[in-house]
Amino acid sequence: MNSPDGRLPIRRALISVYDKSGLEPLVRALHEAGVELVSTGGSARLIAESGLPVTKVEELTGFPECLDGRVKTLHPRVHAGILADRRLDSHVDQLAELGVEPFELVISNLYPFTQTVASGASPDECVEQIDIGGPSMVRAAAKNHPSVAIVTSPERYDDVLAAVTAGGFTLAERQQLAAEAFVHTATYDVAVASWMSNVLTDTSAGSGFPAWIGATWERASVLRYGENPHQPAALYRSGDARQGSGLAGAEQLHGKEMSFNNYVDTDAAYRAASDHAGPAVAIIKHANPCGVATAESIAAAHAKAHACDPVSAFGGVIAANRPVTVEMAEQVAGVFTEVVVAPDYEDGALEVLARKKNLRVLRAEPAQARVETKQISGGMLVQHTDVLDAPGDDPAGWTLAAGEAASEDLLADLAFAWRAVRAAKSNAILLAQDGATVGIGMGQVNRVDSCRLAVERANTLGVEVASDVDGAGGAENVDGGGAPRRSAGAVAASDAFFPFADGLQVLIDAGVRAVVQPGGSVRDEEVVAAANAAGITMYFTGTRHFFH
Ligand SMILES: NC(=O)c1ncn([C@@H]2O[C@H](COP(=O)(O)O)[C@@H](O)[C@H]2O)c1NC=O
Repeated sequence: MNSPDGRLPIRRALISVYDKSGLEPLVRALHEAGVELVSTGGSARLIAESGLPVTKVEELTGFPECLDGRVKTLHPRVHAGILADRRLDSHVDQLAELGVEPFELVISNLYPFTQTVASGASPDECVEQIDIGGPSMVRAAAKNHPSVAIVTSPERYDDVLAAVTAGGFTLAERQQLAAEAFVHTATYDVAVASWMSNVLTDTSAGSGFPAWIGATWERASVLRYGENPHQPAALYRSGDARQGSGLAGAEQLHGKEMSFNNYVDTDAAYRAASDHAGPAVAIIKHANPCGVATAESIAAAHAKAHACDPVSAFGGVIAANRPVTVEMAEQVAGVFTEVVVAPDYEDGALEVLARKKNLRVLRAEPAQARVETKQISGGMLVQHTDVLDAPGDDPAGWTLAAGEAASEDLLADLAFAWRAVRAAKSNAILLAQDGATVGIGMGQVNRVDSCRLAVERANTLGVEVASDVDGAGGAENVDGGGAPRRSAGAVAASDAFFPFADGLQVLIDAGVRAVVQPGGSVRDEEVVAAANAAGITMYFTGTRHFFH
């Protein structure tokens, strides 16, 4: 019955779809091609109303659809017609004995369970939308792909028509359709199982973490390579994410293809910029910030962020939490940059950025998952995503641990530094002035080295910010060599407590005038004493923001 490429002529189709889009032209064309149509309740009605002959499933089974549609196609006359392996004479003979006609094509898609849950429907309503007969048919047809083609998406209807004309789907095409069908039912079952174990019942035994986690991922693109050129890589998008949400759903407006490292850095950059309420820009290299700033305008924020460390900003990834203006675009265009990401681009800004042939320009909607995972060998760690909403993330919740209470301006700088420090990999020490980072020490295996690094970077890398940039502090302390000595008068934030006074002492010696840190070390007393001895202000937040 099969041609050399496995084509199997389509003579009889079973149609049972919830999503009826595109169905009418499809069934009309199938009928015109001589295909017999067998169908369930609503689908059969649509076919009949289109003036086409259709056999209702209940006529086939001799059994009425019943229990509010819970039983329609769950019948041996349907399933034998789907599951008979036509390569086996014994199956063909049995069908003949039983008087069952086989199907060469099954078209089915399932009840909208996910959409029903999302609508806030009651548990009973959600349960009613768990399709039983549909997945049974889909799985049966997919299993029996040597003899049946299974179609689960209206996007495939054109292919169906092409196949009918060509004498049926080839075996390779039926295999591909079968794989799609199992993805369709697997995705569906993950949604049902997740809802059952998280919402309908609590399998977490009070831990907040369900006994089982299911997830589905769809390949969005194959990347040129991974972290290094010898590592093949691809980007997958969360199967349940809204289209366009988050970085994986970003729209690329210009530039070269995104690389693996571009994605990693852009994710870090967008997170860092999104941590601030006012206009903010973060510049990232190797997933660490080399400048973060807030200002009255996004262009000013960019200028201040860039001034933190122009050396490292070369080849960086820039994220803005506001639409990019022409002014900011002109600034960016003057510096070699890998990626710019923002929620939008004002008129003319994109054109300015597009002058740079290779610069990747993304429009993305920030989206933070409620939980985050980290793969380890043989498993994964799951945690609630670190967000900046603890009482200790608001200066109103801080405790004055040493020195005088900060003035309004100083407190604002400390608050900025506290929000910015979690963008740097631990151990992180961040120096800031006037809403901009001036020195960042990150990723060191002890805190005292992070302090040294922050100070050294503050005093060797910076440039003066043009005086027309609003709110920028300029450089009051300039070494003979020309680099502003920006540690003097800066504030500092530490992502976790100082285990000893030594790190703090490095900051004190560099002229830092106020510090914010979680507190909670067994040697807090020593650390507080050092702050008091130096006459600097120190606040405890009681909250830590490690970032690894
Ligand atoms: N119960 C059954 O035997 C059954 N058979 C097919 N369905 C589903 O019924 C829907 C189509 O129904 P209708 O043609 O009546 O609009 C499809 O989503 C199909 O997956 C069923 N419904 C639920 O399980």
